[in-house]
Amino acid sequence: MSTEFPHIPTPDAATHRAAEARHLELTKPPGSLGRLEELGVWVSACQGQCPPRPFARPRVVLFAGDHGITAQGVSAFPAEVTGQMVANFLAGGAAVNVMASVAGATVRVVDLGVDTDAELPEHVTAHKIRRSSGSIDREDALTDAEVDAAIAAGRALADEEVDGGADLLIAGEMGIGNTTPAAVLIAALSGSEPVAVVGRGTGIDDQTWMRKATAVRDALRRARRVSAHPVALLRTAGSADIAAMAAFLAQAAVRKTPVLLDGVVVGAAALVAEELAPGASEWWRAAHKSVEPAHALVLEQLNLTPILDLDLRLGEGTGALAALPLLSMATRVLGEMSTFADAGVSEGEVRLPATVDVNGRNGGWR
Ligand SMILES: O=C(O)c1ccc[n+]([C@@H]2O[C@H](COP(=O)([O-])O)[C@@H](O)[C@H]2O)c1
Ligand SMILES: Cc1cc2nc[nH]c2cc1C
Repeated sequence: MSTEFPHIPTPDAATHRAAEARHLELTKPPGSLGRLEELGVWVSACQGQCPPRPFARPRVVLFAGDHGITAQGVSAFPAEVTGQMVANFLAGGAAVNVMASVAGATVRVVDLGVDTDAELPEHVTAHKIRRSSGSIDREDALTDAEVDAAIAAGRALADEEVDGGADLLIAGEMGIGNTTPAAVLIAALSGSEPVAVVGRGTGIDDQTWMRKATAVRDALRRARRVSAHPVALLRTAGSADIAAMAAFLAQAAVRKTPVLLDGVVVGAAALVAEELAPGASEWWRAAHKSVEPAHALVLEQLNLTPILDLDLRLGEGTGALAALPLLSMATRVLGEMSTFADAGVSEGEVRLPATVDVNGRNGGWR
């Protein structure tokens, strides 16, 4: 499979209009469910169906991989935690497992680049590219062949999930050190300086932060040369897991499947995905705003308003899972509420011109 993505269609405009019109018929003052209304309208437009169907198979794909930059001392945790957490995901003991269960989603764990000797099941390693990645402050993360294979893996994963019935996709990730390549990718694509993108990750102290800032500075010097070329950027400053995630997010759009985005690492992959497949972001909503400073740059650049702001910084898809019940509610409200006519409720006299935003917002949001 090539690294070229086809033209990305937009969610269906006629269905979008029908869903907005339906909201006006439902037994509530127009606009009174605030941003939940737009979320339901978006799901409807993605499905090309009004009223929208409730999600039948929300799915988390957890992209796991290690990062050579951890050798420079950029994380609060040792790299072996990535493989240990993969075992925890498979045993059902991680936050993502509990939160997915509460939200009605299922979880698939995929090892793209975990640096472990542990024997993992074939269904976990089937898309494995390599162990860890190059230390991006001094060498490329991946070879040309590896980045192409990682992109093919991400596309195949999205195809497999959509073909398997997934109607809402979430990319989660696990990888000690991965907030460093995420910061570099975001800085390269937003034209930001290292200090604006280097955060505390897993909870690093000031000395570790200084080492991380140096690593980001050096990696960014290498990354800026290729920032106009998304595949080369992933090869230079990404990793197998981030490259696969970017392709997964782009392919979800190709397959007209809505996506809830998680935190800063998924955000970095999303920024690259929008370069790989312009317009893909129309198929995504930002579930939350991570405490990592670079995440705000992602949301601004993609023009996405986060649903939640809960000071999360875990990853694993947990922020997306926290927002999933709200997205499900937004979908079912639009599908299942009674209309004024059906319920025999009198309509009011709210006749606002389309340009007036009764909720006091300035312009549209998504
Ligand atoms: O999703 C986020 O915004 C987020 C913010 C900080 C840390 N993380 C998670 O923490 C790990 C990376 O942190 P670090 O400090 O090792 O680079 C990785 O497994 C991520 O899933 C995730
Ligand atoms: C324990 C642990 C769990 C995680 N899940 C995602 N990133 C993580 C980082 C650590 C350190």
